[in-house]
Amino acid sequence: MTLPFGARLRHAMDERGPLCVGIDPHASLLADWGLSDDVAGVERFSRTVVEALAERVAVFKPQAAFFERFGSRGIAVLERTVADARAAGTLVLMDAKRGDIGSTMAAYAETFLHKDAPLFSDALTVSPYLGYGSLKPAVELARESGAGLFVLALTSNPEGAEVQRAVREDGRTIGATMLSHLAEENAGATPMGSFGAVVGATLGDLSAFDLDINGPLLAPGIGAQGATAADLPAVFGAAVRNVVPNVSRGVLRHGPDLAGLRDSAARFADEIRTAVASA
Ligand SMILES: O=C(O)c1cc(=O)[nH]c(=O)n1[C@@H]1O[C@H](COP(=O)(O)O)[C@@H](O)[C@H]1O
Repeated sequence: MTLPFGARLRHAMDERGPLCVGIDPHASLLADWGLSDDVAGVERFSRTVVEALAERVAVFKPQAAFFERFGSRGIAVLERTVADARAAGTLVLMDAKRGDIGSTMAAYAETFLHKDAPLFSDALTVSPYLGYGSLKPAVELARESGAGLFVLALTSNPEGAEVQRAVREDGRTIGATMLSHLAEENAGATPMGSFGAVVGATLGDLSAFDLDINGPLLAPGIGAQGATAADLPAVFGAAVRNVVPNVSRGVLRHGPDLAGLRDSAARFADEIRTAVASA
């Protein structure tokens, strides 16, 4: 019986530190690495990241769009990337940001969260902006498969505020409402629940929000988007111990050299460890 995602993630964070490295084969990074902007380039790029960092980081987050742009052959590379990373013992958070009416959401859930699906991943990013309840099929299948979800709550981009900070009739913001749905989902789970929130590291003081959801907080925005590991305690307060900081370009720009990628990930991991310990 597979342990629930929250328990597996906590174990990985304790063993390896919480850093999540993105696998984001941007065309510009492929060029910087001397690779072609085609499916072969994406495959070499992804294999290199997995070879350099599997067994060192807790989580990989492949960004599906960079694979999907090459159609079925790109998706085949994504399947192999997920399989290679999981075989090496690294958790895979598929960043596909799915969200749709419930009946269609069920098909997205089958795609990424059904044990037998070719793209089965340990967790999936989802968008709740068709209403949190529309995610129910994904929540149910994740529970059945021992997988997790990361729900977009307060995203790292400045445009997110117009939706996420909008105030409802009951006085709560939309972002706070998503966090409270997740707290309900994770109630009673130990060591933590499997239903995480995405909360940008770029957002400054979030003390107005209750981040105590008994689940992981994926924090993108460190590196290329300007946030640093040292910002984490001020942004997340006491919840910093549940933060899974994501770095994509900040690490990836040090490839294709394996040692370059490893040194960069180790530097971010050290900075994160120091920041969390100081909180
Ligand atoms: O869900 C995400 O991963 C995500 C949410 C968010 O609010 N902001 C955000 O940047 N991301 C993703 O996190 C990664 C950040 O990449 P870098 O800016 O290169 O570190 C990209 O794959 C984004 O799609």
